[in-house]
Amino acid sequence: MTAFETWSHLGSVLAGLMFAWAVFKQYFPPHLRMHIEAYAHKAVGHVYPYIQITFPEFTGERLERCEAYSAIQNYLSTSASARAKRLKAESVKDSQSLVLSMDENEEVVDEFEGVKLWWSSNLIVSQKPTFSLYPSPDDRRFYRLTFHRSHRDLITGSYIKHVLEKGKAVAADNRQRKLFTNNPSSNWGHYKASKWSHVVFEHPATFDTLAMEPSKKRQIMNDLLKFQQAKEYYARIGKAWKRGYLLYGPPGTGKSTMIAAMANFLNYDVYDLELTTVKDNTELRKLLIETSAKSIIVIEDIDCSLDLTGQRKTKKQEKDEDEEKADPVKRMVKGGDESKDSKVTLSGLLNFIDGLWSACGGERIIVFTTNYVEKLDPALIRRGRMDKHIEMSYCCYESFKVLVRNYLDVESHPLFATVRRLLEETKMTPADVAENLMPKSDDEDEEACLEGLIEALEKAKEDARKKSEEEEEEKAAAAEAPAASAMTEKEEQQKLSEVKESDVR
Ligand SMILES: Nc1ncnc2c1ncn2[C@@H]1O[C@H](COP(=O)(O)OP(=O)(O)OP(=O)(O)O)[C@@H](O)[C@H]1O
Ligand SMILES: [Mg+2]
Repeated sequence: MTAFETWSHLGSVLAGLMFAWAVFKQYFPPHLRMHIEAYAHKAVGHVYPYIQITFPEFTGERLERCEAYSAIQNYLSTSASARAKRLKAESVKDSQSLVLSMDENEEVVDEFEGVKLWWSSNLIVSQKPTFSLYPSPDDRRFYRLTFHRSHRDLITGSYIKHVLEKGKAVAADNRQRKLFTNNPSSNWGHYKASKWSHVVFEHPATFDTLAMEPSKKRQIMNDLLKFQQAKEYYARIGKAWKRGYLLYGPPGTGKSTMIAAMANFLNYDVYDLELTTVKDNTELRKLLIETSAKSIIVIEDIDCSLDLTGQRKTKKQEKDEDEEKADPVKRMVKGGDESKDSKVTLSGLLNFIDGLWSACGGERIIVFTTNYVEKLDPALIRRGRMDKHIEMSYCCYESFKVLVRNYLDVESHPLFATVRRLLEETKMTPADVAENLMPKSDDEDEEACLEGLIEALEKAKEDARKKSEEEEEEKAAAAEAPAASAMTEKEEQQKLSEVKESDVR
């Protein structure tokens, strides 16, 4: 038996004695009770060289679940539970898989900087009679940490901090991610209504299944990783821990798919912000402040969501609008209450991106998507605000290879050379390539799918050729048109002068 085990037994005996004391102390007069308790504490302190800290599951008057207990449970679910013989599987709220923790009255040893310590999981069963088959809500669970008193500073200083941090990290890894969408503000006032509603985020897209040029993909992944690990860096340079991405490209090139892949890669929640239901800048601010850290805030089709293309308002414009707001006549002249101030403005969005985030915690990524990058105001997309501009483009051969692996599980095929040539000659979005690669019936094999794609590519090439021919013809016709109208003008002038001459005669 080790020294700790001997002491542990002694500890159990002491615990028994204390329990007996708790039951019988009422039979002692109060002053005698105080003396006995003080003396017993001193005696135990002298003899027993170990310190114990308990972490109850519920604390406070309202018996809220203690954060430290959950963190310890998660911490022990990784390292210590591997050594425990009896485990308990629980489904914890917001957790995507079962949490395995050590069962009640189980004990495990942990080690920190060469120091040994002991964790035990305890349950005090309620003495109240219960008629239910379920455990009584009065049962009390707690973890107890025991260590030698010579390590007091190390354990209370660094070890507990380490356990809580690691436990929280495990919870973050294991948490069920969510996709949030904003509720219209007309619903915000309702009882228990929140600004965002959510569903579980289970999009299957990953960077593995995302079709794009491999070097570009690696660059984006490195950028994301660097951002995720740069907490200290951002703190040092005094910048809010956020990063903006602008994804642009034609429809069906994988912008939304990329956002899902980013969220899966970083293990972040996604806030899909629908700007058209946000009335004004104040509402926008309230919504954004309620987003949590470790999240991607997405504004899709930024060019269509609102009129965000205008320049920032000048002071005079702002003053005019304020006056208009105050004066009902001016407002009517301007076109009723449908005036601009009931909308989110570009400057409202920019101000938030620039400033407020610094105050409400970090680790947020904001992604804007658009089909028409050229329509956006340069102020919105300048570097520093949107840190990275990513062009999602038509399908290249490398992208095709990812898609064909995803859809048909094929790495190479003689028809690949034809597909390669056609992809270089014509433009087709990854969405269209994917659609053509999908087997239409059970008896359609990989060769038939590839042939189908080749046919579609040839048709797209032919269509593009016809279209460009038509455009050329239109251009030529437009160039001829002014010449023709110029002729008629000349003729008219001539006629006019002939008429004038005849008048003179
Ligand atoms: N790069 C890609 N990699 C893998 N799949 C893709 C890619 N691009 C498109 N797809 C497929 O096409 C479908 C549509 O793509 P997605 O919605 O991501 O396009 P988008 O660029 O967001 O289009 P839009 O501009 O219309 O929003 C996706 O469900 C996905 O299956
Ligand atoms: Mg999209």
